[in-house]
Amino acid sequence: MIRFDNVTKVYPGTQRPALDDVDVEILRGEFVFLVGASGSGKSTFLRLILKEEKPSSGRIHVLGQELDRISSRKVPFFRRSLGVVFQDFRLLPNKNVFENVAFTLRVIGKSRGYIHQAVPDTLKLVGLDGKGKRMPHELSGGEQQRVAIARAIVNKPQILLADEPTGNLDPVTSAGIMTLLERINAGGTTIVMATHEAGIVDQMKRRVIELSAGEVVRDESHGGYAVGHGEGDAEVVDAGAAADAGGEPAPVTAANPKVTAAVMEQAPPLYVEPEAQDEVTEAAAAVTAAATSAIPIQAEPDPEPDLPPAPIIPDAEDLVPEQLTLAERLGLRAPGGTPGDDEQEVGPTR
Ligand SMILES: Nc1ncnc2c1ncn2[C@@H]1O[C@H](COP(=O)(O)OP(=O)(O)OP(=O)(O)O)[C@@H](O)[C@H]1O
Repeated sequence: MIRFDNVTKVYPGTQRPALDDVDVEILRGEFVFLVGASGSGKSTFLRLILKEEKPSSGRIHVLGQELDRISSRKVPFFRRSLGVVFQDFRLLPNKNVFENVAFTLRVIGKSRGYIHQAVPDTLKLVGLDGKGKRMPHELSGGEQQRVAIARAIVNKPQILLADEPTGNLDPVTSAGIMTLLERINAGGTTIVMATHEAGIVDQMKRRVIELSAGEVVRDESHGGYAVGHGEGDAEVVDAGAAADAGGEPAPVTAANPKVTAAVMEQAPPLYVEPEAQDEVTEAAAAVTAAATSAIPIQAEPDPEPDLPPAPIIPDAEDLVPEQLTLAERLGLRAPGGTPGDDEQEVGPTR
């Protein structure tokens, strides 16, 4: 699903690699925590998967495609299979909750009918049923992050990338957000999440990939935030890696261990299961489907015309991420727009 083959990334103007010879494979359906000290390369790892950055050497495969072979023109299509959630939510401040979530679908030209079905369904899943008309500034931080998650998953991506999604949230809300991410993962979405939250990682015991100075120093299937906090013995991939990179391998420590095990255990789920279908309803639906299958259905013209195709900019790959608009970072438009194209990116409004 995601494979890094000997990937090294050295940013222009720097000496030390942000990622150094990383060899990792992430399988479909996995929930992976990326941990490591600040500057160890976690965000770079995520940016490479998104094709926001190019590796200096090595190869990256995502969803069966080698990223180097995807042209700039096709990057937006590729990114439609990926959802992204950021620490600072990045909602559009002048649009209500419904429109923030619909944004993804409108940019890729989905019909009004589709949007009016998919957005409420997704808002319901993230526990925001009935809050579609609220503006971002009328929501708590946790609610804003749930809108951002709804926006990331409304297009049913196969992979969800989350860069410190609980970084701006209080402990209880952070734990609740994790219940939502677990639920999304249980639905089959592969999740890769960079975090400094020791409590979350220790409690969930999912796969942990630890980076130190750009190298993978630990890859544990049911790991904790630090060595020895998971189930069983940690597979320490390369304990001397950081030392080779120029310093002693400092064991990763929690920068802000705010989410305790008790908070994780007591966290109310921040999602709502779709209503279960009973057998009678399903049987009735099958009868209706069989009865109507012979009736030719006239395709209705889409009430909303398709949006114009994304602009194609030949050297857009060379743009740095900071210059990308929100739609571009979410992979909805080809790079090359101006920052005002989709209103501005914003951080938390509270
Ligand atoms: N655009 C850039 N240009 C130059 N150097 C960069 C750039 N982005 C990141 N770096 C450097 O690459 C290294 C890895 O950074 P990265 O942001 O991937 O770390 P991180 O583990 O995500 O850190 P944090 O936990 O603080 O978010 C750091 O030394 C950082 O200074």
